[in-house]
Amino acid sequence: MSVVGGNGAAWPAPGKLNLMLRIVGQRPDGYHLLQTVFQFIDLCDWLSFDVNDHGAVALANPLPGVPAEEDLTVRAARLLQAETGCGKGVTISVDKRLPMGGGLGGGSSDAATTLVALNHLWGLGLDAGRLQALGLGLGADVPVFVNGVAAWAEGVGEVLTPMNLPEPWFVVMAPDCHVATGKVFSAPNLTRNRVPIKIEDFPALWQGNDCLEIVSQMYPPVKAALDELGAFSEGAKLTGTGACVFAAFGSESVAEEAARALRGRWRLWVTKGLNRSPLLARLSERQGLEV
Ligand SMILES: C[C@@](CO)(OP(=O)(O)O)[C@H](O)COP(=O)(O)OP(=O)(O)OC[C@H]1O[C@@H](n2ccc(N)nc2=O)[C@H](O)[C@@H]1O
Ligand SMILES: Nc1ncnc2c1ncn2[C@@H]1O[C@H](COP(=O)(O)OP(=O)(O)O)[C@@H](O)[C@H]1O
Repeated sequence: MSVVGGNGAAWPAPGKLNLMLRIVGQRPDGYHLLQTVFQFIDLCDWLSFDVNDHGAVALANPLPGVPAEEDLTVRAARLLQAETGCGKGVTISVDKRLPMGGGLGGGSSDAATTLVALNHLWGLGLDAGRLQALGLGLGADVPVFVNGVAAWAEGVGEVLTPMNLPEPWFVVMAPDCHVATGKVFSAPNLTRNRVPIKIEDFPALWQGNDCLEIVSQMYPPVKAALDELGAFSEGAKLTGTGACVFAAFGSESVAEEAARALRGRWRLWVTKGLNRSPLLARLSERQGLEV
């Protein structure tokens, strides 16, 4: 069975940028405690959901190198079934636009969009807080994508305070390498004991990323991307643990100008910063259509 909002009605899963990232400690289980600022970008994966009544969860087009059982969308759908006893199933298709393992959070965002969309399409009625708590079990970045609002984040990224940030145009570049998040967080010389700062200290007091030095040393293409983009903007930054780097520009045309000079040698996008995830608008639109 296909429901309204099934085939042909895609749901966005936007990327995110970490506008700063500070490591302020470690939990007993080894996970690092962060302070970070998340903003969404208008570069999105697009997900479609074809609901069925027999409970099977499947992928229409599995991602290369990711076994279906490990795909975060499949895991999110199964988690919802296990939590609620829902007997419905779904075939999920993902139009993948976000580079994988690039620090743009595509996997987490796909998981969040799956939680939000299936909660609606399966008629589960879970509230946003419950969905965020479920999402945290899939990845530290999932809650902010479920919440859908640019945020100051603490803990491992799950304690969220909404932020109203400028929404500049960004050039985002994906160096040709895959950064392993676990490898960065286990580097012996990573700074992991910064004094916590306050939300109002961003951006004046600190807008760095504590992973940048290690990642630049370990991955020369990231260093090269930072240097090249840095020539067009004062502050080229690393998002999360990378590999993507980004810089903010005052207008689309100035961002495009920088992009033109870099395109050809680098995989890159010109994309707008967003304080509100397009997922929220999609959900409201669906809810409006079905009342
Ligand atoms: C650093 C951030 C910032 O947004 O983003 P990305 O660069 O991955 O997008 C995230 O917190 C990434 O969180 P998450 O998505 O859960 O990371 P994973 O890839 O699952 O982490 C791989 C491994 O890194 C270590 N890890 C991860 C997050 C964290 N706060 N402390 C850690 O020590 C853990 O050993 C974990 O098993
Ligand atoms: N739907 C998915 N999209 C992307 N990656 C996924 C997905 N499901 C599982 N993964 C796994 O998660 C890893 C991290 O993905 P991604 O979120 O794109 O990177 P990052 O956390 O660096 O932003 C991928 O390398 C892949 O193995």
